[in-house]
Amino acid sequence: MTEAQEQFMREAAQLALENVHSAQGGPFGAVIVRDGEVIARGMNRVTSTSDPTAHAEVVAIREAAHRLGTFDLSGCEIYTSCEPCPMCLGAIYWARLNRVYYGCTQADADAIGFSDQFIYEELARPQDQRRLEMRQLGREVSLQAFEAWTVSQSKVPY
Ligand SMILES: Nc1ccnc(=O)[nH]1
Repeated sequence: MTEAQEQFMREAAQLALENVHSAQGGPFGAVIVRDGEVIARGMNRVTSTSDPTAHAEVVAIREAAHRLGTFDLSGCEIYTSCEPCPMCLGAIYWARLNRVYYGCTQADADAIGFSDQFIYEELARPQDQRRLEMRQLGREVSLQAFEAWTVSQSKVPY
């Protein structure tokens, strides 16, 4: 770890701590860095914005993408105070961030009641053995959008 990397992680951890003190959401903070510069910050805002997806990492990704005016964050790295949950990890892949640095682990989060680990365990099970019931229906009608996309001349691929 370089001094700069440690500083970015300290900043993510500080955001997490501040968030607890200001009672704006859960104890999670994240910063997104490009070329050695912080371009976005995020704190968990789930409770204060009534948004179950407002995890620190997602908040930071939205801010970074908005600031850079692109959905493609390749060339950026995220420092997060806790190992990302599956939703955030998915968002990190979709955003094409180059690297993740994390402070606390999934197990640390689990120990204080944040059930990321449970979701990871669910994902590792076959679909029919998960707690969340999923049923397929309406494939034909849903495929119409895929067919339209395939031939679209005006789409923006990503
Ligand atoms: N890693 C995280 C877990 C839960 N909430 C967050 O904002 N971040």
